[in-house]
Amino acid sequence: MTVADSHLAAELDAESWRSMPAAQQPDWPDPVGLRRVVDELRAAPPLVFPSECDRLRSRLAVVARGGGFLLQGGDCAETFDGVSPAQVRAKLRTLAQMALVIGYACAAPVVKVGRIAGQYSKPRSSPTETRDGRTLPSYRGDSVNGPEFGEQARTPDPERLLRMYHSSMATLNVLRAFGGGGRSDLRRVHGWNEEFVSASPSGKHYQRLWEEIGAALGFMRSLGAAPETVGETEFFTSHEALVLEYESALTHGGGRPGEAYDLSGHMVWIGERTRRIDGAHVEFASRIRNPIGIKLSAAAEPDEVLALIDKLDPHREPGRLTLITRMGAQRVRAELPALVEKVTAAGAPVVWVCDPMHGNTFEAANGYKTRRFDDVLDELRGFLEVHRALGTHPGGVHLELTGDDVTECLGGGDDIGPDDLPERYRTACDPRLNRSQALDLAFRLAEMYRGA
Ligand SMILES: O=C[C@H](O)[C@H](O)COP(=O)(O)O
Ligand SMILES: C=C(OP(=O)(O)O)C(=O)O
Ligand SMILES: [Mn+2]
Repeated sequence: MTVADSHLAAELDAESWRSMPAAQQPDWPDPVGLRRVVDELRAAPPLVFPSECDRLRSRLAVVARGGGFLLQGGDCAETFDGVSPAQVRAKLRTLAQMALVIGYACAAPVVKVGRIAGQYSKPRSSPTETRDGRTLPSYRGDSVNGPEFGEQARTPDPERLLRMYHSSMATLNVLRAFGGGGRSDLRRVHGWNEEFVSASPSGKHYQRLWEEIGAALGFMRSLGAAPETVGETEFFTSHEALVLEYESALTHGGGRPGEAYDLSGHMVWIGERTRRIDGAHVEFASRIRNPIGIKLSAAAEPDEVLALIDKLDPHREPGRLTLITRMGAQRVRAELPALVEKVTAAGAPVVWVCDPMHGNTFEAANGYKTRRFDDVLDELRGFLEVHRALGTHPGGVHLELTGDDVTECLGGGDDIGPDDLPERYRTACDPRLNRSQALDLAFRLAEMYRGA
């Protein structure tokens, strides 16, 4: 077989999901239009490259072995309107600032992965939404339909998949530029943290830690041994692999013979609502070489998770699988231990990550979907306690956050209350930590790591 033949064979193999039930897919009313778009995407250049996915897998392997930390974060749902250089840079800046603080506290490399450049599709609790007696399809993310409550906006439009591709490409361009050429070197990032420490009400509490980090950076520089202080910052991309027509159109043979990669992003994850062992999403993920995440709620049975591990990581390869638990502050201490014990006993070298957002969502009395900053912190604390007690590595956090000053989550340094939510509630789906809440969380996490 030639190399081209073997790549084609891998691509065909990655189509096996088509014979399985696929949850949460849009009802495309125009199958011919969809076909045309998929063909166009299939012929388009990849957004990322197999070697980059492999590099992320090797970085995550270090985390799986206990020698690093994964910081994964970004919007719940990216929007086409949100693809401005300023907004993208604000997110990356926030991630870089958080990574510096967390990395200092863990004394280990922080792998930075955005929910970015592809996070445009949303699974929903209900396929329809009813307002004033009128029922329409739910908003499923900008990749599928529009958020406005109208017949036309809510009709799935395959042309949107092309916009998703182009928006992801534009975002990646900003990301690659931001990561290179010293734009995010650590001295600069440390300077941005000073703004938070001196200006935010909660920041003042972290003055000492901030000074320590500054001293450490000065020391590193004096040794002349710190390429990251002047050079490149490595950012990776990730999103939920939800709309399978899109993901599979961007899946290509690559790497070694017979291997396929989903080149729409470096890492993809399978959501809580689509992780059925015999479902199309798991089947699709089993045929690609990218690092894979799986979201797990408190309802996840350990045996179910073991079956997912067997299917997605039969060779027990460190860095391949990241288990993202999102159990809720109320349940994490009771439900996580059994899961961690069983997975560990099965010899699976997974990265354990805490998503302290999705198990703590509720509707405020004024109708806004929100989360309490204190619940988010409490779930994180519970996650660390459980892993410490079991001697396993709490490998990372997965957050919904933005670099902007939104009012979507309650509490934090500015003590956002329910009445403040309407002020700047901008999310297209779930409530995100704003910039100051995200930095606050990074400093708190650093304190927790250091046992303060
Ligand atoms: O981001 C996660 C889910 O898509 C979201 O929480 C679902 O929201 P819904 O319950 O409003 O459909
Ligand atoms: C849909 C999401 O999460 P989950 O699958 O955990 O509900 C999400 O991360 O936005
Ligand atoms: Mn979400």
